[in-house]
Amino acid sequence: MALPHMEFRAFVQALKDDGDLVEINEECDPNLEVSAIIRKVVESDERAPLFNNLKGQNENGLWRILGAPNSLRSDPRHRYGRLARHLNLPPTSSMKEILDKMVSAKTTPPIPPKIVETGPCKEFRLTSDQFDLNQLPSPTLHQADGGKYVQTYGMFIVRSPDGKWTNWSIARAMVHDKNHLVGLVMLPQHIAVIHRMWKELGQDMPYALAFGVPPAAIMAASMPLPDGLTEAEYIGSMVNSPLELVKCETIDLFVPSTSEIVFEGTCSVTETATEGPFGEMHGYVFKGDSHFMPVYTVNTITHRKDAILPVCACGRLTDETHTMIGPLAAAEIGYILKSNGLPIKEAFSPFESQVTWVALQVDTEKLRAMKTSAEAFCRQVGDLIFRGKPGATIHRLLLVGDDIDVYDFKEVIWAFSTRCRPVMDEYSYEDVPGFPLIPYMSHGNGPANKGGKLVCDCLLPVEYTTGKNWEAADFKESFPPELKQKVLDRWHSYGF
Ligand SMILES: CC1=C(C(=O)O)[C@@H]2CC(C)(C)c3c(C)c(C)cc4c3N2[C@@]12C(=O)NC(=O)N=C2N4C[C@H](O)[C@H](O)[C@H](O)COP(=O)(O)O
Ligand SMILES: [K+]
Repeated sequence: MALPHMEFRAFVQALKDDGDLVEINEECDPNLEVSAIIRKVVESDERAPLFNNLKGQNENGLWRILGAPNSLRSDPRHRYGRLARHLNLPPTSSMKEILDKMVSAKTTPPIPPKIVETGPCKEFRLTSDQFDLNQLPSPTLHQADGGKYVQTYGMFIVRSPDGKWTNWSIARAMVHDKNHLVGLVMLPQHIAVIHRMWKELGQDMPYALAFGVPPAAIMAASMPLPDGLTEAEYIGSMVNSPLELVKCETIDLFVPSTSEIVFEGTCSVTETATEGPFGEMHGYVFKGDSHFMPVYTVNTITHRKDAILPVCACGRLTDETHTMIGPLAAAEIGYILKSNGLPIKEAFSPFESQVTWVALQVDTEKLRAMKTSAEAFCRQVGDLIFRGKPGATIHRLLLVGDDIDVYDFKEVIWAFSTRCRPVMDEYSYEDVPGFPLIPYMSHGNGPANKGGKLVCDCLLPVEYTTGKNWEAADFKESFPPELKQKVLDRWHSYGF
């Protein structure tokens, strides 16, 4: 049996063994019923639902659905257990341990994938006359969505025309007709960068869309790794073993051999169709909010027996768009700042900011040694992040001191509310790319794709010069250690 981080089906078994899976064997309707259940699950950090019996399933069990594949567990000791299982880490792992694992391969040599002859993803093969994406159980996730979003947790595989760069990423796509999808292809994302390269050549872009890939792979697919980096090698290095890939049937691309389902085809560089609206990562569906996006032709489907389609019914907290997009961008942002010599210790994107903020913990002793000003430091951080791709989805960077745990929002919002003077301690960026999906951008008062970003200095002036000159008025900081120990020892005998 493969390891859970290297094979999706082993991952589902691991959730079951963890008591973190609910198998639903009564027939469910992929039209809204499935996603209503998933929504209720992710809004209460319930166990992941595995739908074994779906209306529209074909004779080979194509497909079942696993909802909430990477959302939260309600037990605080295992809160990030599902993410940990994606990476072969203990289910009690902290978010810091998970994100440290995701950046660990930055400093280890890449391990190229191993090409194998065949694999479980080849058990069944359907040509375009043998399937209809509207008949298969493609789920409708929100009643106001513009279509059936069959692609919310699969991995797009696209390669630059010169063959040097193979990008793996998550981007949504909905059913357009029986053999076509239409999907969001938006700069600065790498799928859009590579799509542009094919467009310049005047050739449609070959793609594979693999569902139920090794969990370690889908984590990297959701991370803004550097341009030109081939995720397969990065993941190999991260898990310290080569990923096994198998050649597609009809195009010259390779997919993880244990993928549950593989769509193969070409993405048009000329033909577009209306895409959206969609209940997106910030929690809104704007009626009629559709745009023209590229059409994907699905030439072939290969799949495992009783294949499982992973589904993210995204929107309000807390689903995969919050546990992955923000935190993985924060990991990359933290790495960039550190590798540029800035005194940053930790970086995290608080769920409560709908992952539009990143909080950066500053090593204030190193900061004081820089003998810099607040303005200069904040501008240095903002210029590095807001003018680069990893910061694309982030609109506020909060700089906080050593005493603030950036993984704990209570800490972050305390520092932001009490140490960052509105306007005076905030440094604005109006001349940088903006993230149009945030409602105040595309449905707000200003330009949808430009500006609206801030660096918020939540460090008090003394932290730049002589250091923290206060004690928190709390149990932790306002009492001598021996008294605290006495109170803790006697807590029950007091009567608490
Ligand atoms: C913004 C996105 C979504 C949305 O909110 O609708 C949509 C929702 C779903 C599919 C659930 C979703 C999930 C579940 C996860 C985990 C990530 C995303 C998405 N979808 C979007 C999308 O449709 N378009 C997009 O440009 N980026 C998306 N990301 C984020 C990217 O994966 C991330 O930025 C990567 O870094 C990209 O890889 P590189 O280019 O850097 O190599
Ligand atoms: K990626």
